[in-house]
Amino acid sequence: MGHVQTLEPASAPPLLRLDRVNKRFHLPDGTPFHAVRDVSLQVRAGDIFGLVGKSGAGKSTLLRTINLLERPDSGTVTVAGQDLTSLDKRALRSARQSIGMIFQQFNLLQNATVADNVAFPLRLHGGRTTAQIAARVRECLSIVDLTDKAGSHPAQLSGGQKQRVAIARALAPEPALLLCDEPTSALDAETTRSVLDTLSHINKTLGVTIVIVTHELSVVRRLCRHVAVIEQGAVAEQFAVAEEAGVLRRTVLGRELARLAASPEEARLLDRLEAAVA
Ligand SMILES: Nc1ncnc2c1ncn2[C@@H]1O[C@H](COP(=O)(O)OP(=O)(O)OP(=O)(O)O)[C@@H](O)[C@H]1O
Repeated sequence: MGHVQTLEPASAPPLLRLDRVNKRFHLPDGTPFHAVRDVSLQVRAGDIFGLVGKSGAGKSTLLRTINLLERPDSGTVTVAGQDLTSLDKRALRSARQSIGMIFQQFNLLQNATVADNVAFPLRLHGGRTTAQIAARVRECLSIVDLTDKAGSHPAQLSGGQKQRVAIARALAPEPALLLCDEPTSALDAETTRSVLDTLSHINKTLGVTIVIVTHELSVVRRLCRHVAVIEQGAVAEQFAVAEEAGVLRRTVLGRELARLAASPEEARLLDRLEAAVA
């Protein structure tokens, strides 16, 4: 058995399921633009699932349909067995607590402390006492290793620290699913590694399922277990990547070396992914 597998049907129901999702925009001149085309995907609980593709392929739009930041024109989005597209506003607000999101530009509140940034979603949704909120904030800052920065403001932090605050904020309501939109694109290589290690840590220790949009092959190599290639708004191909010895990790040794060592199917996967993000 090689390291590249086709996606086998899941035995348990998937945590996330997209069925024939479509999204069109209207360009300024009124022309319709089909940004997400008939996308069906399943992501299992505990997975780290990458959406890769070229700029403008529709990755971010697709990611944003998952929490209905972009409401699909048609199709369904099911998270933990609940069809989000069928919910009214109030029920959707509540369902969204189980879906966290982080962004390329962090989107922190500049005038609030790190602790207040992390507390923000908890205060917004209500239902917790001040003491419970403070305890959860401490817990989340400890998970991302920023306990000592609780009283700092975002401007006093490095890019990697800002993204880890954003991760703590996304984790605060205890989501089952974390959506990541190019979370390391604004970071240098070393900081990227620390943010990816944090994401890997919360996946392993808390079981949080991750869907991550990226155009960086290094992110796929380091983090993802499944990958979908998005082209012109549609899923062109999906891959499963085997564990530690997987083909993507092996390419860290260098592309040519990996290609020589690779089986034909591994080489094909490398070609596809490199072409997809180039
Ligand atoms: N609100 C909008 N109105 C009109 N067109 C939009 C809107 N949002 C996105 N688009 C278009 O949809 C297409 C897909 O955009 P999207 O941001 O999803 O792509 P992407 O693959 O994430 O690209 P990138 O990596 O550059 O962010 C682009 O052509 C974009 O211009």
